[in-house]
Amino acid sequence: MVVLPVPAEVSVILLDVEGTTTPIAFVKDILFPYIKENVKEYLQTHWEEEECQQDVSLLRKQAEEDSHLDGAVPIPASSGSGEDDPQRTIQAVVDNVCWQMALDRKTTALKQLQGHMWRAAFAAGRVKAEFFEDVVPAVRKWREAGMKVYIYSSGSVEAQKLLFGHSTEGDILELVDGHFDTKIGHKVESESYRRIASSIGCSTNNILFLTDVTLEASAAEEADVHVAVVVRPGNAGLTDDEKTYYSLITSFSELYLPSSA
Ligand SMILES: CSCCC(=O)C(=O)COP(=O)(O)O
Ligand SMILES: [Mg+2]
Repeated sequence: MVVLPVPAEVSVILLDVEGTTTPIAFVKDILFPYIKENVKEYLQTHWEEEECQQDVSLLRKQAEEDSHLDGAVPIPASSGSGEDDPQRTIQAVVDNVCWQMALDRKTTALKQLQGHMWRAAFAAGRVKAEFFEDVVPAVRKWREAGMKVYIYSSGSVEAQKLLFGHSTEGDILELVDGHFDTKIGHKVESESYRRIASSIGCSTNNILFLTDVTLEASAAEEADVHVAVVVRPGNAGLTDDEKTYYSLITSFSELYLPSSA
């Protein structure tokens, strides 16, 4: 078996979700279709609620920022007179969400709405999150060895908690010391990793980040974070250069903690 020693200075393991702890297929074939199939009905049912209106405001702000992009879908501003036709705005929000999802955008606005929509599905037991079988045993072992374990995903913190709280392995939220999402910054920007270290109260070189996306690994590395690229069934392929450059693991069990020997 391949073994990747964890540097002695590492005390925090930071985990990506999609493609790292959880199959991409679960996100693409179960979570995302749920949004596309239910977004219109969800907006119609919850339109008058404060949370839904906040989600729409954030999406509208994002749509304004995106207006220069090819194919961008605008969301009309509310006149504030209460005479707007909600069905027209709802359809614009639906079209905007579908456009963003077709591009797999990771905007905070999209991720916030998705998290709120998944809440009902997880709570009703209609969806259970899948984790690769090596994830839970490895995380338990790391924690026993004194490591802290944090999550950093483009999925909102609320969505992350739904996944870890309602998994096929049961409620595994207690295995996580904390969560970060795009509110701390985007995963392809090095500054996000500096902010995460500062929020945890450690140095960036105390962190080992596991992800399937080399652009994220590169940004983390630029901030002096240790990285390993996770190769899982269904993940995007890596170039030969990437395979040579990065430390690769196919299972969390391949990480070797000298302190736990
Ligand atoms: C954790 S919520 C569902 C996944 C999701 O919406 C997403 O964008 C996953 O991105 P990641 O950064 O975990 O690869
Ligand atoms: Mg990922």
